[in-house]
Amino acid sequence: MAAASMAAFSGCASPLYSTLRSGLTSRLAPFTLRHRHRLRRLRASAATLREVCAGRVPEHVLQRAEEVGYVVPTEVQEQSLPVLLSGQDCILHAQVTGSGKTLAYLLSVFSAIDFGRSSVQALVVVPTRELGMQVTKVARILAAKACTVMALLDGGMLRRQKSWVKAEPPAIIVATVASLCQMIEKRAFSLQSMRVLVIDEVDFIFGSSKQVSSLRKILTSYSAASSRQTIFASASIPQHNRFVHDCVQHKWTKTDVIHVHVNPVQPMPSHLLHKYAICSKKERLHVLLSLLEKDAPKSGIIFVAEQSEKSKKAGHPPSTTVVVEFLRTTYMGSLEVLLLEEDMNFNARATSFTEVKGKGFLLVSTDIASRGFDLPQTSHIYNFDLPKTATDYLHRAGRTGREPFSKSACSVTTLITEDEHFVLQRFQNELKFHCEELPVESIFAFNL
Ligand SMILES: Nc1ncnc2c1ncn2[C@@H]1O[C@H](COP(=O)(O)OP(=O)(O)OP(=O)(O)O)[C@@H](O)[C@H]1O
Repeated sequence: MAAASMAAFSGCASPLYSTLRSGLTSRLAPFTLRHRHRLRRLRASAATLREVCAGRVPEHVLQRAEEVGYVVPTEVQEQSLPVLLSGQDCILHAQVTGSGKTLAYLLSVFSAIDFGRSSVQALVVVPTRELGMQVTKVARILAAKACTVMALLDGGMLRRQKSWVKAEPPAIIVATVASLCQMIEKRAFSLQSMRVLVIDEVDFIFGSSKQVSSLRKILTSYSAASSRQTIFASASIPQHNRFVHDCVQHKWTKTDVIHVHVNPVQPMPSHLLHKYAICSKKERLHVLLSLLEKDAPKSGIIFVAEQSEKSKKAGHPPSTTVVVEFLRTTYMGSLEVLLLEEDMNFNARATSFTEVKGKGFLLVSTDIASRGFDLPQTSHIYNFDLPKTATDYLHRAGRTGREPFSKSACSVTTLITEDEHFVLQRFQNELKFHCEELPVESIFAFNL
């Protein structure tokens, strides 16, 4: 298999980069230490985003990118863009969240599409409506009306969109899996002219029993890997070597797919402070309230476990509702308490998401907000319930510290019972971060 891992690839306006761009990517596989040293030196000279994309991404897109503040590439962009812009299939695996994967794959999309053509040329598949809204917004900003970007998202007005997409096919579609398949099956449009297929949060979609079979169809039945560039993106791809193998085996990608693996050693953003407090389940709401008063976050997200089927059957309210109601009656700060969970209807979800964007908030949410949500004003994360896995911890924690070039401290605080301590310890070992204990007395003492 010719799939190559490129953990240490970087450097752009260089002869090596030109080689890449001219399509001779088979040279990438035998990456030597000498190359790495050379590339590290090149990186020190810090090419701008414009330099990295020169000749590949249209000038008007680069200009828009600069206008919105995308001038210097993040590490992920620096490492992945040479591969992406060469048209190579790519597994964009940036172990740190908030590292700028969206811009990296969108620039690749803009480099591949023909702006004068009226057909669907790029498709970005996302797991949730909210992430879809975000990606669409960034794509529209960069496109600046030079091409159409359509969002086909769960809860959208699919019937009306079906007529639009038929009358005037957009160049770029951002879609959730179910809505997309519905439209394709109704023959609203075809993917014959598709040049780029991006699957964002790929591990999440493959892990979702509701989405996985449709995703397989998108990858192999509705279009062929040989006729498109395929890009998979995520901060977490468990068993990534196996995944690279599967991509080739199942023809999701071409055989020379490149695995760009950034920050394999340090998955957690380095400027996050991790803390935990041990308390009983009964004390948890009061500890949370005291923490909010002590921390005075700019904005915060409080992650709560999804309600179990057993609890639903027993007629109990979901924990999200309990936390929201408690905070709405006791929290005296200036932030607005908002709720976001999967079971809410799409209008209510849209309202919460839009409100969150505008002002200071305390968003109480299930893991639905843990993937891809980009709310840079989030200074604090609270795990009211311990996440189920280390990967879930990584994605929840990654909702803060999302300004790539800012090192301002952001914090993640997890509330656990005595019995859960070893689980948190396991997450720390797996993700290689340190979590400091915050004695509950010190939290309560602050409010005396
Ligand atoms: N080159 C850049 N310069 C400045 N800001 C950037 C740049 N690239 C991305 N950003 C900003 O960084 C933030 C995080 O980017 P993005 O949402 O793409 O991260 P991500 O890698 O997809 O994260 P996650 O894995 O958590 O979904 C966004 O607010 C984005 O606007």
